[in-house]
Amino acid sequence: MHAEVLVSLALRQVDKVFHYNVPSSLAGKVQVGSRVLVPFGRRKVEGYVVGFSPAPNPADLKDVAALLDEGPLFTPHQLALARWMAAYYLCPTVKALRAMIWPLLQVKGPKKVRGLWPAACCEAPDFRRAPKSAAVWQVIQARPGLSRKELAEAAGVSPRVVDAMVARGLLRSEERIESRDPCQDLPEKRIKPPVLHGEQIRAVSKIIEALDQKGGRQVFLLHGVTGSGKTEVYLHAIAAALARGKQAMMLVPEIALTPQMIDIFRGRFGRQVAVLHSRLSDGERYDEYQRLRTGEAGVVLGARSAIFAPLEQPGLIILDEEHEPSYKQEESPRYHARTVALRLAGYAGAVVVLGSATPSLESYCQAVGGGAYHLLELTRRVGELPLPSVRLVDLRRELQEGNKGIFSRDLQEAIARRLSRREQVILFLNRRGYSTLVVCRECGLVLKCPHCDISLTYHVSGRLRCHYCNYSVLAPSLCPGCGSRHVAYLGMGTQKVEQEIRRLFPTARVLRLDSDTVGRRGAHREIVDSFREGEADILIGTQMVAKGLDIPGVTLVGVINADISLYMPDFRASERTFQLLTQVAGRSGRGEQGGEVLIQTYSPDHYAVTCAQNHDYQGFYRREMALRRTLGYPPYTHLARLLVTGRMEKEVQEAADFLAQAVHAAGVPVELLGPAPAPLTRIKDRYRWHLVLKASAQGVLREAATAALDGFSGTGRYRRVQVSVDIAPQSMM
Ligand SMILES: Nc1ncnc2c1ncn2[C@@H]1O[C@H](COP(=O)(O)OP(=O)(O)OP(=O)(O)O)[C@@H](O)[C@H]1O
Ligand SMILES: [Zn+2]
Ligand SMILES: [Zn+2]
Repeated sequence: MHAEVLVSLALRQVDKVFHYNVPSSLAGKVQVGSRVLVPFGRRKVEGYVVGFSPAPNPADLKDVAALLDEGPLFTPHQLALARWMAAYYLCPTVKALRAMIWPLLQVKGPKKVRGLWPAACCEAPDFRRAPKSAAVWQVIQARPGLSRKELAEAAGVSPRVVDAMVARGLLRSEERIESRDPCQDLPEKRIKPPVLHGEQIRAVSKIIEALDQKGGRQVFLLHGVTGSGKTEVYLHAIAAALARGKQAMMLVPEIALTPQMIDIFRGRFGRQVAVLHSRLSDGERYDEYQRLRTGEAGVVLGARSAIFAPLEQPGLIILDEEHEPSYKQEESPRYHARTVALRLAGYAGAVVVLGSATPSLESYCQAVGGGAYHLLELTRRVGELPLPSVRLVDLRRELQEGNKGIFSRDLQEAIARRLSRREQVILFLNRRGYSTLVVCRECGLVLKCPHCDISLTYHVSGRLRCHYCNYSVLAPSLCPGCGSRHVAYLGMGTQKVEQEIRRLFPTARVLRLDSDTVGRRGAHREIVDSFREGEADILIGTQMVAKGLDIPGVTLVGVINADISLYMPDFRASERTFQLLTQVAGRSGRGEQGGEVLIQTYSPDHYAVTCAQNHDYQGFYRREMALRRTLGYPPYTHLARLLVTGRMEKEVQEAADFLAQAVHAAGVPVELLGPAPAPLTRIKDRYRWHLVLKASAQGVLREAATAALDGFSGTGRYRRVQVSVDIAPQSMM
């Protein structure tokens, strides 16, 4: 038998298995999942062993040059998943595979430290004359495995006392793997679960029933209004899975993976939880992977890429806020964690729970009208609390009546009332910075990023910043175009809201939560904890305040401008707006005093706004589905997007035209939109054009896209242009 190897060159042309001989020195050590070094052409490259089979012409085979790790790096489920991803998302298999195992590749090996153990003496040594040694002895009995330093510290003695005991043979020293526990600094308080309410019990028991059934995958959509206690349903389901010897995955959007969320999980499951998030160091992530691989941890809590965590026996996969766009990875491999989760559950025969107060249309339509998912509903808030009442404020009227400020009179009054009653307020604006448009009043010049076709945002630091590439420059006092002094700062961000609030309510205590204030590790936790403890009256923020916050003192949520997301050039703009408004409104009235929401908008008649006002998910669903059907958009059709980028606009346009012709030539039933410049026409000095393919079946779409890509790599004409393919795109920008 010969080893089948995928070489780690992320090129479509070499995305197939190559056979290699396993030399006798490596026989038995090279297994499926091994990372090896193999000769390829004139060099040696890394590769992954994916199977064994007899090669067609064994005489020409080369030897595997080296084995790079002790054990295998991926499981059979992961390999199957990578192969499926390659076929589905049209990416090289190794790229998918590396997305799964990269945490294992970052670190050379586990960091080892010397740990100390009590020597196996036949009787307890006599320490009556040596109180220091006695202290050390007592500590090491209780906590074997401590390092020399840790032990000395814990016993309150000099490390030399420990050395002396090692020399006398009372302690023995051995190597152990040092574990970098990312949660070390967090308190691990065990929290007792509350008694479930009726709708929660029904949901949990349905999930448990499915866990107990043998056989294939089952999918639940948990549609629960904000504050209905979905998290508690997840926690009970996970406990049930663990009790049945199964492992569980809990995915949340990165933005919701807050210290508070981690506390809840650690409070319930302790060391059984492995946490994966983007702020971990490589070493910490490696350690969490190891704890999952060895089975020490049975639950993984993480963002999008945690779907690739190495579980032997995934029995339950949960996606909270399943509608969140951040589940889609916007670089290759451009996968959607929900799609991958459904596939993985198919291999593993696992139960999937998709949860949201505002499910995606894609998921909801599978859960109603004979679809493949089971619908579970939580229709009421915990403790019979009512949903908050929502008022719309028409900003057009406000302007007519002479108010040019950020805050309508209604919103100002509502804030003042909360302050006088010592209740709390959340203000939401989905834009950070101070002003989002800097423009010359004389010549009309808009200050843009020199690398992107994006207007620069002014920050209170006095700098202009590009929110796409992070370019920054000192704000000029004169217009760089005409030298005029009349440079206007228009469009507002959270910093301006903060400044205005401080001006209008000088005694209010104000906090701001956006990516500019949470840069430092631990800052997010401090801000939210401080607000929760009542140390501030008003919390201003972007999306970060819209998700998951459960703060009973909040009785008013103000949306500064609902229209920002409504008129984006994207067919999901209404859906996104409805979701955002519903989610942020849901932060109000989670305590005894009830709550209110004020939404400021120039479009008070738009159904995305009125349905959010009326907590009317079904109404929104019907309106939006009718529209999607008419326009032929998902979930009624399938989309793929080919994005063409390069430094020369002409080349980019020509390449896009070439791709369009290749799609036509493929002769399959797809509709082609474009080629056209993408809404973001230039980012980081690269021009961007796109083509959108639409079809009634996923397979046809891939066929057309493959034909176009093959044609493109065949010509060799546009070497400086890059094409990327996005199957089921979430962003059309
Ligand atoms: N059965 C219960 N009894 C008492 N309190 C509960 C119960 N279930 C949940 N809770 C509490 O109710 C609050 C709201 O629950 P949770 O945050 O899970 O709601 P949610 O459905 O996830 O809402 P959202 O979608 O707005 O995030 C939490 O403080 C939670 O601890
Ligand atoms: Zn000017
Ligand atoms: Zn830029």
